[in-house]
Amino acid sequence: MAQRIVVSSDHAAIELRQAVARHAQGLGWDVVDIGPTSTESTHYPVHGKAAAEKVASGDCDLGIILCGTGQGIMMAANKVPGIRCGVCSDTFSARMIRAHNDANMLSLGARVVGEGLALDIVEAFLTTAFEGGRHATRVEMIEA
Ligand SMILES: O=C(CO)[C@H](O)[C@H](O)COP(=O)(O)O
Repeated sequence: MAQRIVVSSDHAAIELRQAVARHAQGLGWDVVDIGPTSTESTHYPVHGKAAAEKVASGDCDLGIILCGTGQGIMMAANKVPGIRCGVCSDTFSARMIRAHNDANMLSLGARVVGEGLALDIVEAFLTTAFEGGRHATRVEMIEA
């Protein structure tokens, strides 16, 4: 069965979110896009929390969230227990937040990265596994 990913954003990242959703689908993921669909101004904490709850509940395996910088929506998502979300503007960090931090959410800034780089970041995030070992001890410390 394909793994499920939730995507969400605020108004600043609607188009990039849709491109991210298509890219994840192309990589074989079931994508749950919880919007919003309108470019009307909205509040990123609402969308970060909603996506994070889908991951924390186990309904989705991973999540990708976006706002203008990726920072505010990441802060909101990380308030939900069990969520480890990092903002990435490069592919190395996207690989490392999976390999070393077992991040279950990625945040992107639509006003920071262009679509080509954003999709490479998404691919790095979705195709890298957690390495465990010494990193598992540290992730357990975060959770504690
Ligand atoms: O990046 C963000 C939060 O970190 C938001 O997308 C940004 O603050 C929205 O700004 P505006 O209301 O001016 O479009």
